[in-house]
Amino acid sequence: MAAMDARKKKSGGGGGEPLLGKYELGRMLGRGTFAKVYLARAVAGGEAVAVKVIDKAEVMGTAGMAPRVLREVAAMRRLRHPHVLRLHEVLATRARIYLVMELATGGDLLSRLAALPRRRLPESAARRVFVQLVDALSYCHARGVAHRDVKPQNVLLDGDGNLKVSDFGLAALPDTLRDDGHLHTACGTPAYAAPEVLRRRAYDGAKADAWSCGVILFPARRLVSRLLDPNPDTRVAVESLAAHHPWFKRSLSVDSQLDGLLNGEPERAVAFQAAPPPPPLNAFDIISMSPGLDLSGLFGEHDKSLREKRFTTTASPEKTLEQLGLAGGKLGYVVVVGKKGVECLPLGGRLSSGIAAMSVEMSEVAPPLLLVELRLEVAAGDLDGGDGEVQGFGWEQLRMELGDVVRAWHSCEDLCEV
Ligand SMILES: Nc1ncnc2c1ncn2[C@@H]1O[C@H](COP(=O)(O)OP(=O)(O)OP(=O)(O)O)[C@@H](O)[C@H]1O
Repeated sequence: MAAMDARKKKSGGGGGEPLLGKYELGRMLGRGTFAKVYLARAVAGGEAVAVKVIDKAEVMGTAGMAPRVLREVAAMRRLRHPHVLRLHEVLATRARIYLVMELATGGDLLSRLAALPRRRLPESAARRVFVQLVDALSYCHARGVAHRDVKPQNVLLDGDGNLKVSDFGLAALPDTLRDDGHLHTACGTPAYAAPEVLRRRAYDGAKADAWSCGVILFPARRLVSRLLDPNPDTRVAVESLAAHHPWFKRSLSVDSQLDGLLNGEPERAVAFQAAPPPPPLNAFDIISMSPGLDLSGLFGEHDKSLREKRFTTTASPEKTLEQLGLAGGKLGYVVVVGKKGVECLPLGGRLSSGIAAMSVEMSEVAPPLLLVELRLEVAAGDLDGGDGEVQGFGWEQLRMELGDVVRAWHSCEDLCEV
């Protein structure tokens, strides 16, 4: 990091001393309207990172900027995906905010396109970019986050040419939805914004992202026309592209795609092969975002859905537990907060033959959305591990008793409503 030291500046880029004793800042990577982004490395070692330095006074003095910074942090901290720029840490001093982010050394897609002949990627490279973009956005949408400013400037590339969606300053989070379930704030970049956004109508943020994807995508005319459908109701969702569209079914060898993307070489003859569908998003993805939860040692795949149920709720944890307690009155258990955490213990005997208790775990997904995980604990000494017994538990009755507290039930395998 000697080169970094030589380039340090006093203005937010560090002044000889490591930033808050933790990061040594190096050269400036780029600058946005209110921020400068520096190459950095943790004093403790590890991979180089990017640190976005935001001047608090400038942000506070400009209408709409403070919420934008907060939104960027709120969105990024709940997203963890290989194609979404990772936010490692947020630091602050009296004058500045520092977002410590994953480093994307490949620059942004716009600059990459600008350097290419006719400002176009070869189809193979474009497919790779697009597959990764759709993968990232599907992930965001599944977590209730719509980006709302999808454009090549906000698509960064790492050193291997892999895409990293960045700049979530305009993102819509689940709590941005009005009672009608739609967004109402017109935002984004006009050239990439969907007609319903520009017309200031109520809109679905995920569908607005799909339009922006259509603008980014140059080849594959039919697919583009399905994305650039002015009617958001018939416009294809990015989520369904990866699974169903033939353009996505063809996957290229990684090497050829990388070469194409990084060097902008003319498309070469490559072997196409069927790509396996992306693994379905499941509740474990959400739970794993919750720090401190060890997912190892959970149940085998075959009986998960019988032993575990999950639901999301916007009720408070207290209200949720109260409702679980009321349901217990009918199902014959009491809710107990003990050393093992929250458990539903049978009033007499077992919850059902072979089941000793039901544990309750709650994790905040996106305020006020909670993910509640209910897990049947097999009674000690049950030699078959309780497999034969869990079916006896009254999930259906519990579902009815919990009623409105539940926003949606989620199976172990996916996040569909049941
Ligand atoms: N994680 C990163 N790794 C590498 N370079 C980055 C990273 N984040 C940002 N940059 C560079 O810094 C520039 C400024 O980033 P920033 O997110 O502030 O800006 P922006 O989105 O272009 O600006 P605006 O404030 O206008 O939205 C980017 O264009 C990019 O070149």
